[in-house]
Order: sequence, then C-alpha cells, then structure tokens
Amino acid sequence: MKTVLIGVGQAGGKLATALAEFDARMEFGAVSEAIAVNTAKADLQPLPLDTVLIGQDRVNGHGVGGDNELGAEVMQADALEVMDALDGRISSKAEAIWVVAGLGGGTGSGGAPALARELQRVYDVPIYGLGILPGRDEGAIYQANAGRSLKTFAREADSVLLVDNDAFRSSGESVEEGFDAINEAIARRIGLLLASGEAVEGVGESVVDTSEVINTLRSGGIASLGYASAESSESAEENINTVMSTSRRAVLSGASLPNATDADSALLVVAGQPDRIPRKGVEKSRRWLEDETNSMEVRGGDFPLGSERLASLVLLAGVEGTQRLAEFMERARQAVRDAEEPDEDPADAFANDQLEDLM
Ligand SMILES: Nc1nc2c(ncn2[C@@H]2O[C@H](COP(=O)(O)OP(=O)(O)OP(=O)(O)O)[C@@H](O)[C@H]2O)c(=O)[nH]1
Repeated sequence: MKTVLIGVGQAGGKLATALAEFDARMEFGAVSEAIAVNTAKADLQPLPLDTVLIGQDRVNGHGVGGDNELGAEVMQADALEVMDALDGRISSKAEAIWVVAGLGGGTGSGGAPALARELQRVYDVPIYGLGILPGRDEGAIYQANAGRSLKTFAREADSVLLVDNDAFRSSGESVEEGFDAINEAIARRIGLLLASGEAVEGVGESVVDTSEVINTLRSGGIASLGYASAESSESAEENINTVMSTSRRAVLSGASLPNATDADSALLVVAGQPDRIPRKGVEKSRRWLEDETNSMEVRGGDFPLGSERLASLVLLAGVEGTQRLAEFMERARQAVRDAEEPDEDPADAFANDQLEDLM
C-alpha cells in the first residue's frame, strides 16, 4: 500500500518516524512520504522528517498542554498549512493516507480527527487513523482525551487502527521508559501490513495484494493488528502447525488491541519464504479465524520474504464490541465524570453510531 504518513503531536511524529525508518531499512518502499505536524516546536526539532508547526498565533510553539479542544481548534485554523505541505507529495500512486497520533495528549488527540476530516474533503484515497490508546496507569485527562478523540476519529477516518500502549509494555517498565521499544514493535507490525502487496519477490497466485488490506478495512470503525512469528523448517509440510500456532498467537496474545476477537472482517497474511508456507496450514488458520472472529469475511494471502522465520499478521476490522475497548470507554467516561467542570454531558461526549454498542 503506497502510503503517505502524517504524524500529529509528539507520539504521532515519533511513530511516523519509526514507521518510515522501518520501511526504508527493509527496502519495502511502501511509505512514500512522511511528515510531522505539531504545536510544540521542541518536539518537531529532533525528527528527521519535514515538519509543520501549527497554532503559532495561539500557543507560540509551546504545545497545547493536553487541551484537545484547543488541539482541534488549532488544526482547523491551520489545516491549510498542512494541506500546503502535502501538496505535491500525494502522487497518483498514493493508495492511502495514514494519520498517526497518540490519543491521550492534546495536539494529536484533537488534531488528528480534524485533519482526517479535512483530508477526506480533498483526497480520494482512504484516510486511515493509527491511534495510540493511553496505558491504564496514565492520568484521567489522558483517558478522557482519548475517549473523546476516538469517537470523532472513528467517524472522520475510514478506519482507525488502535494500538494499546499497555499491549506492548514489558513488565516492570513504565510506559514512558518503554516508548522507543513500543514504537519499534508497532512499526514492525504496521510496516509489514503496509508492505503487504508491495515488495513482492516472485509473484504467485496466493500473494497478498494491497486491495485485500483496503477491502478488509472497508468495514470501518476500529481495527486491530496481531502479529506472531516462529522459526520454520525447510519443508512446508513440517510448518503446518507452526503457521496455525503463529496465527492463533497473533490474535490471542499478539494483538495491538488485546482481547479483540469478534470482527466484521479479517485478513491473514503469512510472511516467509514461499516454499516454506504450507497451504494446508494457511487454510486451517483461515477457518480457525472465521470461527474465532464470527465473520465469514476472512481474506488471506502470502507475503514472500527472505527470512528463516514464518510470521502471521492478522488484521481485524470492525472490532468495536471488544471487552478491552469497553473497559477503556468506561475509564474514559469515568474520567469525564470525575473532572471538576465537565464541559459537556458525559453521555454526549461519547455518542457515536459506530461505538454505540459500547454505551
Ligand atoms: N507508543 C507511544 N506512545 C506515546 C509516545 N509519546 C507519547 N505517547 C502517548 O501519547 C499520549 C500523549 O500524547 P502526545 O503525543 O505526547 O501529546 P501531543 O499530542 O503532542 O499533545 P500536547 O503535548 O498536549 O500538545 C500519551 O497517552 C502517551 O502515553 C511514544 O513515543 N510512543
């Protein structure tokens, strides 16, 4: 999927950088452009990307301090500057634009949905969100921001792939300490998804195509991405159990949004050397995925890769009903209730057709 990445806010900029660097290191060529947008000058400076500083008249380059309404206002006011920076970067080859943001802060949380709306008006390609949910031990303001942002982001973007910071945290390590490691882990997973159908050595009939990713995400709403890998044998026959086990682990313990199994649609990508990928193992895994997700719309394909390992990448779309998301939304609602001066009725704050079942 020829992709243009736009990182919004500090986390968005760092994650867009990690993704662009992973894609370049692997020579996939899926990320064609990457830019970072922020209200904080100091957060943009260390990034090796082209950057756009917004909201200078309001916050003078100092960030919005967790105020996501201000983040949204500033993005609306300065969207033209971001659009100007994108001008000429979105070629006719671009297949999607991904807006990347941490949903707990102010700039990314408020700005990403506002930017997605603007992009939808101008570009014909799908506009996807890559949103980072705050960890459980982050403060109430982060939870409240993310709750508000998520409902708007899911409405404005064609689909929002969620990453739970807690899902990638090693034990004993605070979220803060682990950011670089988390960003690397996320970049590897999303990077492989974006490259599916791109860097194809030896095209075969079962090779995954970009359109499979786009069709899977067509369900809209919230998406999750799972990943697991294992050593493989030279003979495909001996790898049947390996593929079945990596596919299960990808969903059950390696998902970007844990405990998300009920889905509207799914895509299973098996990456590795083509002659090591067992057709029977892939078929069985797809059938297992149909049962596990309760969806009949399960796509699949191979990703030929010169590695000794085999990996399963499982994209689930339309996972709004998941337990983890319900817990998160409850935490976000509680944070809004606990706020001293809620500026809106908490029920209104989360009213959204697509997330209605969580209410
Ligand atoms: N995975 C990951 N999460 C991050 C990173 N940096 C911050 N976060 C998370 O993102 C949220 C904060 O968002 P930031 O991007 O720092 O904030 P911002 O959008 O720049 O907004 P302001 O600082 O308020 O202007 C929190 O939930 C953090 O846990 C990072 O490098 N990686």
